[in-house]
Amino acid sequence: MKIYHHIDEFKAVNGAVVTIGTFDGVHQGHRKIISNIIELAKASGGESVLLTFFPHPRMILHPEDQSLKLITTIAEKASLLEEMGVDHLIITPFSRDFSNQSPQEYIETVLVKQIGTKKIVIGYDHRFGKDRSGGLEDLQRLAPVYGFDVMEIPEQDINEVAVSSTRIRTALLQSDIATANTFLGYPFFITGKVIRGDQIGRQIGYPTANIQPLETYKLIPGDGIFAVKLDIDGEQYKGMAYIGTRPTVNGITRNIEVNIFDFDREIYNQTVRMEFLHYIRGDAKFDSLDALKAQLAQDKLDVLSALGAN
Ligand SMILES: Cc1cc2nc3c(=O)[nH]c(=O)nc-3n(C[C@H](O)[C@H](O)[C@H](O)COP(=O)(O)O)c2cc1C
Ligand SMILES: Nc1ncnc2c1ncn2[C@@H]1O[C@H](COP(=O)(O)OP(=O)(O)O)[C@@H](O)[C@H]1O
Repeated sequence: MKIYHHIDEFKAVNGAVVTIGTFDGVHQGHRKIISNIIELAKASGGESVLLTFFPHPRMILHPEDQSLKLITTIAEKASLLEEMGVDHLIITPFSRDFSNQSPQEYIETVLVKQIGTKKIVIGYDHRFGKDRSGGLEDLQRLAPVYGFDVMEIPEQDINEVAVSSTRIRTALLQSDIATANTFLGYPFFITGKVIRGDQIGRQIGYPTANIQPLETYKLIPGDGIFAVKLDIDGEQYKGMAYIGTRPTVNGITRNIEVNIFDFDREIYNQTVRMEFLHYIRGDAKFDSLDALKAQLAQDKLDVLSALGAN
């Protein structure tokens, strides 16, 4: 998959089959639309093109506002789209120039000249151009003029997609990994860097790698203990993860930590990918580190049994 960080870097391709959207999470609903452009492109000997916008205007206008949280970072989204087999990913910022184009200008310059669109797969309610004044009707009107086809995704399908994005975020915030993973169609994951903690973990026999997500806008699940799988340097490990403020040790910060099974290596500053498979229990305050240690032994058994043989 080729990635372009601005629409201006893209050179029109032959038989472009295009879709446009945010696709946060690249979940089951998104996958239906995206598989459509991939299959249509294959069938017509063309190439699939996905146009997405990043950064979100709110991130540029209000960088201090940390309330916008996304299921996937832009890099995670790119890796999921690549796995699906998308040919071209255009990530373009919501600049003023871009959003000030009239619907006709946008269709002519962006879709036709810059992308070379032959077919566009688009939601019934997709809006574009200055003040969001353009829509499906403009695409349909100009399709014969510029020689492209429009395939509309009906309201019912769009509603399913919108509902599941919101439902995934809500489920994750409630530590409900099972629901989130069902909607996503793959296990939710965090890509993060291992940072130093208070070094208490190894004192109680359970070293925990503290994971710092690579982006501040990444949505972090609600508190609890989770069965996870990790990718460290291309190798797979199982582990038990903790998200919470560590009431037992009077922690202040909210940490993401993981004790990795059958592992004994210093991995500070390394980037790891951690997949969430099951929710095990809620956070708790223990009277002593010994009591916490006893619980950790039980957690390990519960995690191994939840992960089963695989
Ligand atoms: C599987 C797992 C479960 C945990 N459960 C709790 C808990 O219920 N309550 C709590 O206060 N801390 C819990 N912790 C966090 C420990 O308090 C934390 O790992 C310890 O303070 C070590 O911190 P450090 O990495 O900063 O040294 C848990 C950690 C793991 C890995
Ligand atoms: N099995 C393991 N699980 C997690 N981290 C491990 C493991 N073995 C070694 N480590 C290393 O030890 C560190 C965690 O030890 P810990 O005493 O909890 O320190 P810290 O408080 O800095 O996280 C990890 O960041 C990692 O580099």
